[in-house]
Amino acid sequence: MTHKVFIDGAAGTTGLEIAERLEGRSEFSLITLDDARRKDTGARREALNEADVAILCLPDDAAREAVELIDPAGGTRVIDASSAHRTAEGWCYGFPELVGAARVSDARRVSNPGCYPTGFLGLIAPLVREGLLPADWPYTVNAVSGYSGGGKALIERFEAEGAPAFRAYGYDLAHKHLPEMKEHAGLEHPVLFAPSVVPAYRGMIVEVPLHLGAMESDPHADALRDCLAEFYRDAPVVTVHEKQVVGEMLLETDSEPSDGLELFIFGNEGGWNARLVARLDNLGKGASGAAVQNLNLLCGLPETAGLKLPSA
Ligand SMILES: NC(=O)C1=CN([C@@H]2O[C@H](COP(=O)(O)OP(=O)(O)OC[C@H]3O[C@@H](n4cnc5c(N)ncnc54)[C@H](OP(=O)(O)O)[C@@H]3O)[C@@H](O)[C@H]2O)C=CC1
Ligand SMILES: CC(=O)N[C@@H](CCC(=O)OP(=O)(O)O)C(=O)O
Repeated sequence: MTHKVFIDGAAGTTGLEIAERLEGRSEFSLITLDDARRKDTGARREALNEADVAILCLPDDAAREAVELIDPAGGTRVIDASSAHRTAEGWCYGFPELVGAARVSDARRVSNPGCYPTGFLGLIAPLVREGLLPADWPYTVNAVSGYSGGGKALIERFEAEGAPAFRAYGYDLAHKHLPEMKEHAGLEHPVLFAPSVVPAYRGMIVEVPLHLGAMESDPHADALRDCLAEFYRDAPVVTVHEKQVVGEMLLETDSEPSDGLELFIFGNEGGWNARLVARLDNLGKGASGAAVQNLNLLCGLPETAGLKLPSA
């Protein structure tokens, strides 16, 4: 069976990488709109309703509009890469390792997680769920992203002459990723989030520093690592690294695309302080790779088909 897929926003950063991952996959046929019609509402309505799966790679408002263009009684299923529906009623949060692959497979509306939340939730959600970390802790997240994370506009800015060497942002303390981090980790308070961008095209490091010794549960860093290793034992996309000390954690300026999610727990000698670190490609598990993983699940195909994983 061939599944008809329409990528709305196919000319954008996320859309292009999804199409690249689907190249040569005979299970799918892509519905495409030429440049003159790709923003034409009528043409998009037709393509959206003809598709078995529509993947929305659009700004939030355009993604909401796309959903309205789809006949709810029709057969089109949706994967939304934008942040429009990540905490919305009736949408499945497309993080199969956390919500269960079966729930994604059965869903008609799937919201792809944000790139930073993928790192944060990958680390924190299982530990809160298993009771090792408190739900009412005031979590802090420090993160650095490659500039493709900001789509075409930020790519242009970082590839122009006089581009910044470093950009910290989010100083309104109201980043659009806060609601999904809180909700899908099951937290009582919004996290304090400090994102930044460096002149590397892709890649991101998301870090949660924790004073474990100040928690009532007083967990040891090694226990957190063991818990994550067990939680992700059968997850082909997630690697929980063994106990180690690294001198540094790097983002390369020209990394190859990767759809994996790497998790590290670094603890001090006594284990009462820890730095929980996720490393991923914002365009891989942070966007396009996650969309393809979810597409595979919706279509009843092997979860990692077409993904760029070290062992694949
Ligand atoms: N980049 C990343 O790492 C990640 C992105 N996302 C999310 O994915 C979505 C897409 O992001 P990204 O690919 O980076 O953004 P881009 O700006 O690179 O691409 C967005 C695309 O959508 C097109 N577009 C805008 N409005 C419409 C419309 N009304 N109808 C049809 N097409 C339209 C744009 O057209 P034009 O080319 O003319 O501007 C552009 O090609 C966003 O919601 C983003 O937040 C999620 C996770 C990570
Ligand atoms: C570097 C950069 O600008 N990143 C984007 C997030 C990219 C992403 O995850 O997209 P969603 O917002 O759709 O989740 C930002 O902080 O707004």
